[in-house]
Amino acid sequence: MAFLEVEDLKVHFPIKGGIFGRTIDHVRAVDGVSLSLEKGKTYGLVGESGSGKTTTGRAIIGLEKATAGTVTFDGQDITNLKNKSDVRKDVQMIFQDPYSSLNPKKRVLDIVSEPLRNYENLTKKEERIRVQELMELVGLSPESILKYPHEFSGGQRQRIGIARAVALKPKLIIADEPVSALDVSVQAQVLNFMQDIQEELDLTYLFIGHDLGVIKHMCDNIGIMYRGRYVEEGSTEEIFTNPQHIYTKRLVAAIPDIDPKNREAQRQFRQEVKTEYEQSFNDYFDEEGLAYQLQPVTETHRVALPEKG
Ligand SMILES: Nc1ncnc2c1ncn2[C@@H]1O[C@H](COP(=O)(O)OP(=O)(O)OP(=O)(O)O)[C@@H](O)[C@H]1O
Repeated sequence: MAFLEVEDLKVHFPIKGGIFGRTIDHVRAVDGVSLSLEKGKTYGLVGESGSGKTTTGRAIIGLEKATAGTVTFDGQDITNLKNKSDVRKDVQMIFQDPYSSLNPKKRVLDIVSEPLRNYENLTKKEERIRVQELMELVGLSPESILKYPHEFSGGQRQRIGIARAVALKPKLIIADEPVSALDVSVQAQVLNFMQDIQEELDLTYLFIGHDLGVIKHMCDNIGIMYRGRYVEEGSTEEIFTNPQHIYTKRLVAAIPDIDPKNREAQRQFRQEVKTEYEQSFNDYFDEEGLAYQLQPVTETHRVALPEKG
């Protein structure tokens, strides 16, 4: 069994709404996702906005209740665990927006030591030393522990978010679009840094993103999501050299290739993909299924549904 094994995960949210003339009572945010992630590797979840990536990550860590399916982590079934504290220590999340995920009223010392306070019984002095060490690990000065989030750049703030995530020496990190809110010039720095600490701290990553260029750089395997389901899964090499599903082909075709030698081949590939898309895309998705995966204008509730018998 792999380090993280997700089997047929479903997360359905109750809603009241209508679409295509149907009345629906739930949205299938995640509708049958399975994945295996080996220790020390990086698995990418890709898809457009609303495809269910974040909900998948949140359900794995227990922030969202699974309607059906199982999540096994390090040999332990962690699906809908009542006592989440063990998992929370070993599985941490890095969030998309370093601007909003750090409390602006708190100093870095308090932000980064929060998980330590929840799980470890350290004296104030030990805590301070640990946070200073973590600052050094993420390439910030030990003195920066007394500053507030607004005193840092976007890339530095994401480093603080990473310091908080690794404070308890987790085994798995779910990184939810960790660089999409950053300038392109800073993205590469943060990604390379994440790769460096992956080795140093023996981390396994579930990396959520919509930018295939970033995913290619980071991941060993990739699952492509579309409206709550996988359309394709494979090694990064397979997905990029031989995409099968038209949706994947569109994503791959949209990556700019700056090498002038490839320009003509890329133009041709784009044209082929466009034609195939126009001819066949709707064949892949039936209206009945889609009605539950699109997000209509509705009233929503933040509780996941148990699966109907
Ligand atoms: N608590 C909730 N109640 C109702 N619907 C929800 C809830 N959370 C998510 N959804 C819906 O589930 C679907 C999947 O959302 P999710 O955030 O997982 O997608 P995503 O692929 O991560 O998108 P993004 O890239 O924009 O973050 C969307 O249609 C979303 O509106």
